[in-house]
Amino acid sequence: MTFEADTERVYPVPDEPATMIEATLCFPLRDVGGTEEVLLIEKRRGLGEGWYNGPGGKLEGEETPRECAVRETREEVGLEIDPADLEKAGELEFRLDGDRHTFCHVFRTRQFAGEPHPSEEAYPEWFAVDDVPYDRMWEDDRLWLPAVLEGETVVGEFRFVGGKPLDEAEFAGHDLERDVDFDAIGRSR
Ligand SMILES: CNc1ncnc2c1ncn2[C@@H]1O[C@H](COP(=O)(O)OP(=O)(O)OP(=O)(O)O)[C@@H](O)[C@H]1O
Repeated sequence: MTFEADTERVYPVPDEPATMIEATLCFPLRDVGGTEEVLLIEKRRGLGEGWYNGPGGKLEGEETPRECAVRETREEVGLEIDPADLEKAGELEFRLDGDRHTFCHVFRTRQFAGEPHPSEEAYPEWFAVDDVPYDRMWEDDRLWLPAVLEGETVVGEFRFVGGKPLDEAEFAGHDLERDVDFDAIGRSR
C-alpha cells in the first residue's frame, strides 16, 4: 500500500495494490584472463522459468534488499557474499496493466567465496559480458543490464500489458535513467 500526504491527512492511493512484490537480483562478476564474465542462472522453476537472469528473488520477513540478495545467491548457486561487498547498481519497477507488480533492487559484486553449483531452482553459468544471452532473458534486461555490467547505475520503469502471469505479458514500454547516486539519495541499502 502506498500513501500520499496532503496537508490534513494521509490516505491510500486506490490504484496501487498492497501486493507489490519487493525482490532482488545479484550479478557476480569475475575476470578470466582479461575477459570480464558475469554469473547468470537458468531459472528452473517459478516466474521466468527457462530464462536466464541473475540469482535473486523476493524479500522475506524483515530482511533488507542486500540481505535478500546474499541469501538468494547462497540458496540458488551456493556462493557466499559479504553484504558489504554488494554494490547497489539499480532499481527497477515492473508494472503490469498499469499496476506496480515488482520492485527490484539490483546489485553487483566482484567479491564472493565458493564455486557456483546448481540447485533445484537454478542452473548457474558464467558468460562473457559481451556475450550475454539476451534472447533468452526477460525482454527488459537488454535495456538495463549492459549498463549494470559496465559499472553504471540505473533506475527504470518497465511496463507490461496483457494480464497475469507477468512472464506471459507483453512488454509495452519503459523509462530509464542512468548515473543515479544511490548513496546520495539514501537508497543503497
Ligand atoms: C518483468 N521483468 C523482469 N526482468 C528481470 N527480472 C525480473 C523481472 N520480473 C521479475 N524479475 C526477477 O525474477 C525473480 C523472480 O523471483 P522469485 O522469488 O525467484 O520468483 P518465483 O516466482 O520463482 O518465487 P519463489 O520465491 O521461488 O517461490 C526476482 O529476482 C525478480 O526480481
